[in-house]
Amino acid sequence: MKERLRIVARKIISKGYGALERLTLDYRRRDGTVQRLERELYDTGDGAAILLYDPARGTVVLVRQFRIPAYIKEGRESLIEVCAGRLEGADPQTRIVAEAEEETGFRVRNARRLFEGYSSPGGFCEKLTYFAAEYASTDRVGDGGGLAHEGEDIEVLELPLETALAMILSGEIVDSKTILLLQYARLAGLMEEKQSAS
Ligand SMILES: Nc1nc2c(ncn2[C@@H]2O[C@H](COP(=O)(O)OP(=O)(O)O[C@H]3O[C@H](CO)[C@@H](O)[C@H](O)[C@@H]3O)[C@@H](O)[C@H]2O)c(=O)[nH]1
Ligand SMILES: [Mg+2]
Repeated sequence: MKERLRIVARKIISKGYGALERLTLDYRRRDGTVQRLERELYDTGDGAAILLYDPARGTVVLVRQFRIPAYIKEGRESLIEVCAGRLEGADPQTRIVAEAEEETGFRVRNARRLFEGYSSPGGFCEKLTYFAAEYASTDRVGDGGGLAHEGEDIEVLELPLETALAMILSGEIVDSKTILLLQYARLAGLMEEKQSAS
């Protein structure tokens, strides 16, 4: 076998909100031997996430909502996250601006694309595009909260970045995309932009 990977069979074993597929593949190992593998793949589409931050006040906007895996696994009644959503066919920039207003009530003017990342590449297809945007309290045009008819019931939180970072260490924030963006904010010095520019 010359190629690294040959798909032998693909079978959709469940199709609902997402699609669960079982693949049979021949994989050429680095030593040249070919190994037959079975792999499952869950696809719910790609998504986008955004950190809203206010350098003037040192705050970030986060959302709190019910997430079934965290409830089933640990009894957590809610997770604290950055605003995020599934693309549903739209481009990441357009979708995240709409999502930010739906979930947080803040109108986003300049969403900066930062990078992309696979959420959990062992078996999940999802790739997220990450964004950051400055906001000010005057950018609030609604209450947010998400779409009730989709079952969303989202509480909007505004916290100092320092408090949010401490909540990672205390275990109150356990969502990976949120940890990643909060740490990015610290590493990139997002809160220092205004002060050093003036
Ligand atoms: N019918 C149905 N609806 C669902 C299901 N799972 C979620 N939903 C509803 O669909 C909504 C989709 O809302 P979005 O804001 O578009 O997505 P999200 O759930 O916030 O997802 C974001 O965060 C996820 C967790 O990190 C990411 O996986 C996802 O890509 C995205 O970034 C959810 O809030 C929920 O109400 C399901 O299995 N069935
Ligand atoms: Mg969402």
